[in-house]
Amino acid sequence: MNTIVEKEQSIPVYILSGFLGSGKTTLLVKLIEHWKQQNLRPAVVMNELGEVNLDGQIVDEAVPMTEMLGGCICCTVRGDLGLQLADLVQEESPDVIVIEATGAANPMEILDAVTETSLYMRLELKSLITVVDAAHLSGLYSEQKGKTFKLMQEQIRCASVLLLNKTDRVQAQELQELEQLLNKWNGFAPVIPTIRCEVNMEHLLHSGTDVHIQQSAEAGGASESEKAAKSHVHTEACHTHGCSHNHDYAEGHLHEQSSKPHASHEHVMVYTHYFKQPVNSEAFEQFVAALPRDIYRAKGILSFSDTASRFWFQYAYRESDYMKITPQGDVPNVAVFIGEHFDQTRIREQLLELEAVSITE
Ligand SMILES: Nc1nc2c(ncn2[C@@H]2O[C@H](COP(=O)(O)OP(=O)(O)OP(=O)(O)O)[C@@H](O)[C@H]2O)c(=O)[nH]1
Repeated sequence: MNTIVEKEQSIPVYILSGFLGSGKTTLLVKLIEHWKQQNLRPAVVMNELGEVNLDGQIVDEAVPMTEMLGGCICCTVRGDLGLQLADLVQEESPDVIVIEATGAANPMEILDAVTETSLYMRLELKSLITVVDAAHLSGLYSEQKGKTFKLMQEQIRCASVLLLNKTDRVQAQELQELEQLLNKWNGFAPVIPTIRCEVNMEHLLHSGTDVHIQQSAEAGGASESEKAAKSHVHTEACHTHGCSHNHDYAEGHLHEQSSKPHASHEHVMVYTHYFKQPVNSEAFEQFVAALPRDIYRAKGILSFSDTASRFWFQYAYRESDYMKITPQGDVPNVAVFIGEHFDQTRIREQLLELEAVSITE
């Protein structure tokens, strides 16, 4: 009897947003552990700009995962999200669903897609968690310009809860200023400072109820003040990216939909390199350390010519990280580079050169 009641309840959905490399996958792995400890069955929708789902490699193999690759969920693959959610629910009957957006996504679009789907499926959007890279935001804020800065600001404004992550990379005074800045940009979302997304998960999952208000409003249960609060959050968010859509959450209607891509991240480009040869680890590290500033994110799985193990490599806002990995399944040696209008040919040539050198080693 209990089981039937549970199945009829809505499945909670969490959206993870945040700029490229801010710590979304780090948080996702921790959330999954948390739910598993509670004997809950999570499912994941993962969206990657590149052609390969590298992040999927570090998520527990047993967790059902839908991959949406080669485009950003909020534009090119947006229409698919509803279908993916429907499939996941039907095939896996999860207790909870997490959607990890690409770091270039505008979360408002994902929020739209989820709420649309929840009109005909038992899904309940619980919160939109935006993970912020403290050091990166601090750097961009001091420059006060650029499309990346604007996109990061949009992601912050849309959040119902904010994880101010990578606080190990900023000074105490800077951290305080960043907290104030987040409060200024989004007065509704609680701000939780973290290192490696280390947070009390129950606290996080119950923080930020603005998105939830929208659901109550649809059910007709929200007070006028709650409706006003929700529409305020939404209106502000839309203004920041010049959104031409007219969504009215307080009334529970989506008046207009458009598949028009947003200008906010059209500037983001991706280069995926498939290695034909293993490269020298030190030469590769030097190459990564010298990556141009306009590449802000890179990740990959590599075999080096001088190491026995394979490595999971990451680069985010000038910090790189190498971790031994035994990939699940047949994974090629591949690296993905994401940035703004960078010279893809140059990156390709440099990597081919590294491959050529390692042959003659
Ligand atoms: N110094 C520092 N590094 C961190 C912290 N949290 C995560 N990282 C590192 O930052 C890098 C990016 O973390 P991810 O969790 O993969 O970031 P992401 O937001 O999922 O990245 P995309 O999916 O590419 O958008 C990894 O090398 C992490 O180990 C932190 O608090 N401090």
